[in-house]
Amino acid sequence: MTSSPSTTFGERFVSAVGARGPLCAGIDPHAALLRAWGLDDDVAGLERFALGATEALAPHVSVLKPQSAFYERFGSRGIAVLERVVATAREAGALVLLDVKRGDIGSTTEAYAEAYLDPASPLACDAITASPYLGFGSLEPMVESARRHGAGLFVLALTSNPEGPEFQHARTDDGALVADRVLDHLRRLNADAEPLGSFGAVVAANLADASGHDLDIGGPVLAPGFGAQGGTVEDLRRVFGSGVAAVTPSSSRELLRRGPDAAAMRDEALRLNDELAALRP
Ligand SMILES: O=c1ccn([C@@H]2O[C@H](COP(=O)(O)O)[C@@H](O)[C@H]2O)c(=O)[nH]1
Repeated sequence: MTSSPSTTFGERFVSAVGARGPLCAGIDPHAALLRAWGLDDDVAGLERFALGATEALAPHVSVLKPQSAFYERFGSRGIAVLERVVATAREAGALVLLDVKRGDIGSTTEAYAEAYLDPASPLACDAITASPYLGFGSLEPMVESARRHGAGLFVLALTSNPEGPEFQHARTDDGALVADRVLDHLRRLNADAEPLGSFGAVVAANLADASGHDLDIGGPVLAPGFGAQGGTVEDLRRVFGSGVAAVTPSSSRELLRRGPDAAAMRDEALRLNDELAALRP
């Protein structure tokens, strides 16, 4: 028999953002950034980069978001570095949201849930990103696992890339936009959760037009597209309005290019959190 978790992801998210501010620091070891830091694009370079950035940023941000792809490209040794990033960030008090965008038929989704949300797994995180492309219901094993383990799930709704609207603005059989249907499912999952549910949406900070979307899902919102992709603090105000209190805007390249100077990365994260504080009621 498993015991219930002592806190939900939604509760931990609210308290972490309250203590440290809303910024989510992305740890994306791009080959070009490794070179800019004077490192080789190999596993040793990956390790220096990813752990250097994590040690500099994790003690100061509420959420740290490693992008799995940049670790996976080095095979099992890259995943070993990712495991260390996750452990280091959690020890420093940051919530770890692994950007891994998983989603498959239910029976396989169950294995993904075990891999990333079960605390017994070497890669267990506080939350992951998930893709609803196989139908929102196919994510049920992740939803169930998140509930059981006090973890979180962030489902792609309105993404920051220009190709997103082709599918996300398509209509379902009842005439709703696909993205709005995803938001409706999340709202249902978060119903009655206080102060915030654990089922989040991914909604771009640089969304061209937010009108017509109900972005209040009663859960957290990850807002990529802030920084290197052009999204600004003003865009966050425009897109999320008074709902911005539930939003964690994420920045990867814009922060990481300040490295390898740890103080420069830390100071930029603190400066952004100060700027973001002005948005909150
Ligand atoms: O809609 C989305 C969903 C996820 N991402 C991810 O966020 C970061 C963005 O990196 P920047 O360097 O801050 O642009 C990256 O890991 C993406 O995979 C996104 O950009 N948009």
